[in-house]
Amino acid sequence: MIFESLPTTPTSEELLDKAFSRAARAGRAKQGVEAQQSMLQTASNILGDNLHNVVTEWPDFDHVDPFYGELADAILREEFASEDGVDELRQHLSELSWASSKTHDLGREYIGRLPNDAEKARKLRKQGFARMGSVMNQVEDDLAAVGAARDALKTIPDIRPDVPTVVVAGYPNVGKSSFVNAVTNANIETAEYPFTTKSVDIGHFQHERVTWQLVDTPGLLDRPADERNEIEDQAVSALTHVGDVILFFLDPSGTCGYPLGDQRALRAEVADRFGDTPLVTVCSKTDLSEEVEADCYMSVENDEGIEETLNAAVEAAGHEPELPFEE
Ligand SMILES: Nc1nc2c(ncn2[C@@H]2O[C@H](COP(=O)(O)OP(=O)(O)OP(=O)(O)O)[C@@H](O)[C@H]2O)c(=O)[nH]1
Repeated sequence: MIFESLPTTPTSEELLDKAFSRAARAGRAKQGVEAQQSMLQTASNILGDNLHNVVTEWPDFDHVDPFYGELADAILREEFASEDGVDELRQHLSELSWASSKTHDLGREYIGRLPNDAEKARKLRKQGFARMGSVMNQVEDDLAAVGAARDALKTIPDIRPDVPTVVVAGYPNVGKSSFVNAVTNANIETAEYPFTTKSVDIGHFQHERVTWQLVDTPGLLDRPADERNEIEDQAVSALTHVGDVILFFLDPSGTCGYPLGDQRALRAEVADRFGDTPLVTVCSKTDLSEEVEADCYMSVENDEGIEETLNAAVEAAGHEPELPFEE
C-alpha cells in the first residue's frame, strides 16, 4: 500500500537536536573559524536534507490511484478537521519545502559572511543557528501536521486498486459475510477505516488462475446514503474506483429484518452511486424462502449457488485482467 512505507516524521525539536549536536561534534574536530564554518555547514545540511526527505517521501497526489487519493482526502479532512484534506497536506509540505531551502540558504549565507576573527565568527555562527532555529519554529506545526497525516494514512485498508474486485453490498444480515467466508475459505483480512468505526473485510478468491478481491464494507454499503456522514460518503466514493462489479444481496426470507422494498431501494441507490459499474443481484437464503427476481440464487446453508454467483459476478465484470496477481 502506497502510504505504508512513509517513515515516521521527525518533530522540529528532534531535527534541531540532531542538527545542533552533529554540528557541535563537527566543530570539535576543527579549530577557530573553520570550526564555525563546519558547524554551520553541518547544521544547515542536516536540517535542509531532512526536511527535503520528509517532503519527497510523499507520493505525488496527482498520480495516486483515485481510490487512494479519495480515501486519503476523506481521512485527512477528518484528521485536520477541515474542508481541505490532501490540499491542506500539500500546503504543509510546501512550507517544509520552503524551510528546507531556507535552512540551506542560511548555511551558505552565514558561511559567506564569516569574519577571520574566531570569536566574531563564533558570534555570527550563533546568530546563524538562531535563525535556523526560528525557521524550524515556524514549521513546527507543519511538521506535526505532516506527521499526523502520515500516521493516519498508514492504516488505510489494504485494498489493491490493480486487482479485479467484487464489492459486496446489501442490508445487514442478508448473508454477505457468510458468502464471503464461504468463497474465501474464511481467509479474510479485516481493516479498520482510520476515520470511523467502520471496517472493511477483504478476502480473495481464484477464478481461472486469476486472483480476485472480495470487499465487504459493513457500515458503508449496507445502509441508505442519508445515514452516512460526509466522510463515510467519500469512502464510498473511493470504493467506486476499485469495484469492477457490485454483488448486491437481496434476502427475501424476512430473517434479516429489512423489508424487500427497502432492500430494492438500497440497490437502486448503490447502482446509481456506482454509475457504470455492473451490478449483479443475488437472492440469498433460498433454503428459507421463495425466490424473488434476481440474477442468481444462493443458499450458503445448503451450499447451493455459490459457484454460480461468483461466475455471474466475474462474467458481469466483463474483463479478465492480463496478469494474475501473486500474493
Ligand atoms: N438459512 C440460511 N441462513 C443464512 C444463509 N446465509 C446466511 N445466513 C444466516 O443469516 C445471518 C446473517 O448472515 P451474515 O452472513 O452475517 O449477513 P451479513 O449480510 O454479512 O450481515 P452483517 O455482517 O451484519 O452485514 C447469519 O445468522 C447466517 O448464519 C443461508 O443461505 N441460509
